[in-house]
Amino acid sequence: MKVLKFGGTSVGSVDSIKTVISILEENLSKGERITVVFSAMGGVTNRLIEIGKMAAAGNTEYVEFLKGVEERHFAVVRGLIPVKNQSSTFAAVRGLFNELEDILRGVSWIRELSERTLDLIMSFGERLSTLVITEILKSKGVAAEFCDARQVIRTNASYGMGDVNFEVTNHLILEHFAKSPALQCVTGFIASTAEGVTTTLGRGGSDYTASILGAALEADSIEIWTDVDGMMTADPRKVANAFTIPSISYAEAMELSHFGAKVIYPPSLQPAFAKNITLKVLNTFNTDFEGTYVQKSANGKEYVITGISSIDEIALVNIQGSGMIGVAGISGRLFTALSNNAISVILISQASSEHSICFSIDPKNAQKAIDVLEKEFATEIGLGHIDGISVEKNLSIVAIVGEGMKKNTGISGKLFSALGKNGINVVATAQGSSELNISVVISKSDLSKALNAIHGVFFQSETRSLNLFIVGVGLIGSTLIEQIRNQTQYLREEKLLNLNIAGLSNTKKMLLDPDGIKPENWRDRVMDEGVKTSLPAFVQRMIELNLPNSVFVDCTSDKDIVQYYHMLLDASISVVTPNKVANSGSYSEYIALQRTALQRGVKFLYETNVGAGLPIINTIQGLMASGDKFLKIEAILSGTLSYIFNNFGGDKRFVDVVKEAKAKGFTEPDPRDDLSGADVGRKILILSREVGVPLEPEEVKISQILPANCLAAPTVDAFFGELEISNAYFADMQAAAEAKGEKLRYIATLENGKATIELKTVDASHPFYTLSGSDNIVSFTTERYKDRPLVIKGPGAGAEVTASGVFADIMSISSYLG
Ligand SMILES: NC(=O)C1=CN([C@@H]2O[C@H](COP(=O)(O)OP(=O)(O)OC[C@H]3O[C@@H](n4cnc5c(N)ncnc54)[C@H](O)[C@@H]3O)[C@@H](O)[C@H]2O)C=CC1
Ligand SMILES: N[C@@H](CC=O)C(=O)O
Ligand code: NA
Repeated sequence: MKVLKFGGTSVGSVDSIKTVISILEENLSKGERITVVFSAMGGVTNRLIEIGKMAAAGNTEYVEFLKGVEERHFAVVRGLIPVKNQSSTFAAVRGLFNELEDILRGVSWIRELSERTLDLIMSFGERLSTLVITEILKSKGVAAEFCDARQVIRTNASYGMGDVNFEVTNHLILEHFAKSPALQCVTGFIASTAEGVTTTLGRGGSDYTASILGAALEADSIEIWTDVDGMMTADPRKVANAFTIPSISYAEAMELSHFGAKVIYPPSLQPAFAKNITLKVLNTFNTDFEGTYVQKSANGKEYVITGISSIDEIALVNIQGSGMIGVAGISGRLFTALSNNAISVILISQASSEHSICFSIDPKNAQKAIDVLEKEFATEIGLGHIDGISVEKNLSIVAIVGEGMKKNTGISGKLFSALGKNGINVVATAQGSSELNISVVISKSDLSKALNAIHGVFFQSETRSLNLFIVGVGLIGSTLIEQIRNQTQYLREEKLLNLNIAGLSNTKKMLLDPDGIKPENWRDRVMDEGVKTSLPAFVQRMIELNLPNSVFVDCTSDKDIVQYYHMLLDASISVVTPNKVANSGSYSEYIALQRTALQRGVKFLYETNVGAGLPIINTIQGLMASGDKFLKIEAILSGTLSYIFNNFGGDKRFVDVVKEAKAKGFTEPDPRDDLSGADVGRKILILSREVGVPLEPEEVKISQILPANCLAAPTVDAFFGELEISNAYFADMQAAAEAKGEKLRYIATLENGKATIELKTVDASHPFYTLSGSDNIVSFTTERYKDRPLVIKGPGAGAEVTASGVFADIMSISSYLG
């Protein structure tokens, strides 16, 4: 024997009722013994309440609203009952509306709507839907019978939420079912008192009806048919990756009942739980889907937690004072006072110092709670034993729930680290010794971010997301997006990682979209949907969006962007950049960024500042962290100059090789930065700082390779013009080196705390002699690498290698965020 309950959306339209009928027919064809409970058509209950209130206010427009409700039922009759059988059903429906119209007329005359009358008005919703569906079944030859639950479910006279008298109810149900062999179509939500006055069952109403029936009839299972795929791991409106929980225990279902998306209201299922009846939550609109099984104990658990629950809006009340320490009875009085005033407490936390107790409540009770407690503890407050009572609002609760947490270590660690790494402050926390639930109170503005971050770390086998905000889509930026595009499938399948480009900006337009900008069509989207670029607005919007695992990727050479790094790191957003500007400004600026990132527990990564994708900065950081000491750095750090000196000569003029380097994407946006030595100067400065030498920019000694006329060129075009006319100058330089059998190399050195950059010639015995293309080479002499230096060599400029270095930094953040 099985009880099926169909919710409002399941019986909300002609099409959905058709599906309901086919679900019932399938059960009957299998010879299942079933009982069915129906809710009112979706939206009807709320409409009836509204109509009742309008009538009580003397607003006669309710008549029109009522017509609308009637028409919805008529449409179902017309759509699903053969014409020859329609008239009797129309008459029955009309009969109910006549009755309802009389009641509403009465309400409108006396201008009063009591809870008792409202229950009666609401009861029409279920009576109408159930009546119509019963008639549809009958017209299809099913032996169906309308069962008005008011005949079998008894409550007291607590209108709006009747208290069920189970002894009488169970007896009435058994009696009724014993004498009625036909398929019973039962009205959900409604009941009556012993005197026959209509009542309703309150929250979870029709589920409660199904549960009461199932328990009384000792059903094998109860199926709750709704419009979602069962109970989800988190509120799917807030967590896009939430998925259906296949199996959940009664206790877990209870803990998850605070869900924003209220699929079922477990307290109302208590009668079924008490009889160990299996509950299935199924989707009328996706009948093939397995849904969620709710049982005494869940089986086949894949994850340590079962789900994440949240309450959007709570207030936290704090009461503290030295007079509370070691004094028995304070909490007793506190909670008694609250309970006497019907203030329900959601979460309680008290530190073992007993100096304070805090608890959370519905914010609408906040002022009342303060008044009640100030009165209760007036004496203690007067004597200074209690400092006072404070309240904090705009807070939310997030709770992880699951029986798998019992005696399993590391779970709260994982929870708090996910919050910490996303910069989410925990205001209060509570875990009961049942170990079924760990709750944290956080700022409401962090709720969605927290839910997503927590969901990501606990449901590992689902894909996690990193939200990227990329500013500057020139050569490196656009190559990075192309690389992301090519790796999307691999990362998703092999690394369970989704790189979501949530923001893009070029100098003209910017677009932020938390749902993601696809690497396939970003150009069109930024062009079509983008708004005028404003870096402050971009950063502000990013902080407001507050997405978990956010990363800002600066692919510009913007000189003023560093101020935003501070804001971002401060907001716990990691920064990845090939832009050298921030790290090559003042030393105090450099240190401040490092500190902020460290304090906020986020990453500031810039491997591509030196040697593009070559692992130079990471190598230094590894050696420094493990205690090595740097004695000397010797390096070729300009891909552009390397390329020029490797290719210039013979027929090729200097200016043409510079143009080639620019075309190949080796140069800075402004190639004068490369040829003037400024770029190498920034790089050796950054390396100095990384090895613990706190140099300022002006302390780097740069010797020029350019003649004065080139250096003075006011624009890039003029610069190329000057290079043309200076060809002899460079040709002579090159010829002199060649005559000695040597090569020109622009070498940066850091030794004894001094950084210098010089153009040198090296012979074939020198390790820097054999370079080609845009090769960089770095030689580290350290205490550990003293006799033979550690050498890193390879292409040190270019779109692909630089973008892949930026990509690698992004990936290292993804593994850090876990
Ligand atoms: N090209 C290379 O081999 C390497 C480049 N880098 C660095 O990578 C960065 C980017 O270089 P490329 O892509 O080659 O230069 P690029 O000039 O091709 O791209 C930079 C882009 O950023 C845009 N931009 C500048 N300021 C902006 C702002 N405030 N908002 C939005 N967009 C802005 C520019 O319009 C341009 O499209 C530079 O900082 C460079 O030093 C680092 C290592 C190697
Ligand atoms: N313009 C730079 C690019 C890398 O930082 C270079 O030529 O090395
Ligand atoms: Na590098």
